[in-house]
Amino acid sequence: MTELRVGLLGLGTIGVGVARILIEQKELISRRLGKEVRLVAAADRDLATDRGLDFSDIRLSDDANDIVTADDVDLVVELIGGYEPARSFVMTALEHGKHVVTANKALIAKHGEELFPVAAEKGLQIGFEAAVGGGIPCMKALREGLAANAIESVYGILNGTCNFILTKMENEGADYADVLKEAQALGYAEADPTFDVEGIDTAQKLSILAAMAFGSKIKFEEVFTEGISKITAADIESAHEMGYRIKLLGIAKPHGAEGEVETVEMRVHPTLVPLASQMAQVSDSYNAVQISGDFVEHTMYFGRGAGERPTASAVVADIMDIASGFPDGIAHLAPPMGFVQSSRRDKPTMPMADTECEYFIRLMVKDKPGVIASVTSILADHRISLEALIQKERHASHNVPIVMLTHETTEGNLQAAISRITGLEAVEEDDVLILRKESAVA
Ligand SMILES: NC(=O)C1=CN([C@@H]2O[C@H](COP(=O)(O)OP(=O)(O)OC[C@H]3O[C@@H](n4cnc5c(N)ncnc54)[C@H](OP(=O)(O)O)[C@@H]3O)[C@@H](O)[C@H]2O)C=CC1
Ligand SMILES: N[C@@H](CCO)C(=O)O
Repeated sequence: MTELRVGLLGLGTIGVGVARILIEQKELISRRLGKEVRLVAAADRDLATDRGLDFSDIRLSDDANDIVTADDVDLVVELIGGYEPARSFVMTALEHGKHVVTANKALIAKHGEELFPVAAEKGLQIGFEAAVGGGIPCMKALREGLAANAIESVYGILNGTCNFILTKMENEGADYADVLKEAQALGYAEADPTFDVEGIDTAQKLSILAAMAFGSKIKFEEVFTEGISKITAADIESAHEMGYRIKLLGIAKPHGAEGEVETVEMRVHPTLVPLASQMAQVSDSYNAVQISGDFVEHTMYFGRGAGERPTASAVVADIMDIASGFPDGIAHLAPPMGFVQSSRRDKPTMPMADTECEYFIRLMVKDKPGVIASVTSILADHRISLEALIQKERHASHNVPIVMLTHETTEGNLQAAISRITGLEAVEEDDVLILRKESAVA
């Protein structure tokens, strides 16, 4: 029986999950493929820790270079994470004629545009299903299942750690820092959890999804990015009172005349979604991706967005896809980014100031007459009309929280108004929260 030989880099949370599936589901995999997928070698800096798996038939090394250059490895699975040395290992693997599978969104977002052409030139595949949406096969759905559509929008809860934190803060009144520690202990968080809570991980995933959706280049550094670290339990409650739940969303939309993609809007921020929407029901470490196409209309994909088993499931699905065309060819697989490499275009990112939204604004103001009138008069100057305004109970500091919901305006206009408002003597300049609202989520 034909055999695909796999070399694994990294025996951490996901690496162990992948090894477990390749060992425990060996028979199922070969029955599905009519081929064998065999884990032949694995590398990690730490070979002393017992991973609870039988590695007696597998060559172990503390040097990943042994695997990426090995003659007996056909496919390298990169699960060490981060930019370097992951980029160098993957490049070396490609140069040595090996297919690559990775769950590393940081790597794909930052270096994908360098790696894909090398793979294409050598007739090799790079699989990265697990890099976005954990166990949800959303990349495959976008690349293959929706291939007949021009994509009109992508909305996603793309970070399991943040969704876990927001859910626990809302349902259990849990403290932000405690829940983050729990997410780390469960293996959801990145090695540096700032990537999760400050929205960077979501921006990396969104930039990959957007490029795949619109046939553009990956521009992760241009994604407008805000995380959840400033959200308080009181903000979650205020949003709820107004009929919304706060979710960290990645949002991507194409803009242009007559179906031409001229600019790409990409933003990541805590977002108010209607309580009755499906997106609002996505809790815990689950992710959801809503992709809308011109023929199919709305589609939605849901599942665990982080953790050993779901993520390893997506990694092994990529290995099996590549194995199914191995060794004769890979022509049956769509190109990794869903468009042939030569047809992918370098589209500018829409300036954030031009994007349009409805806004939730939370201010802390001094409890004295005329303050609310001054704030609303500035909003009126900028032609920003209010849908709701709530004055909350006075804090011990004698400051009063005010929460406002606006109708649609541009980000540039909103920011101009906010800078005048925070210049008012009665407004606490450093205690302002702006959230964006999306009613279009399913
Ligand atoms: N955890 C999750 O839920 C998900 C993770 N991912 C992605 O999967 C990848 C792996 O994540 P995860 O398993 O959680 O990470 P871990 O930190 O648990 O595992 C990484 C492993 O690689 C080892 N390693 C690091 N550098 C080297 C090196 N140069 N040579 C050999 N081994 C090395 C680490 O050793 P050491 O501990 O000594 O650093 C560690 O054992 C990341 O890109 C992550 O973003 C994607 C989806 C979900
Ligand atoms: N840290 C990431 C892992 C999955 O990509 C998350 O929490 O979503």
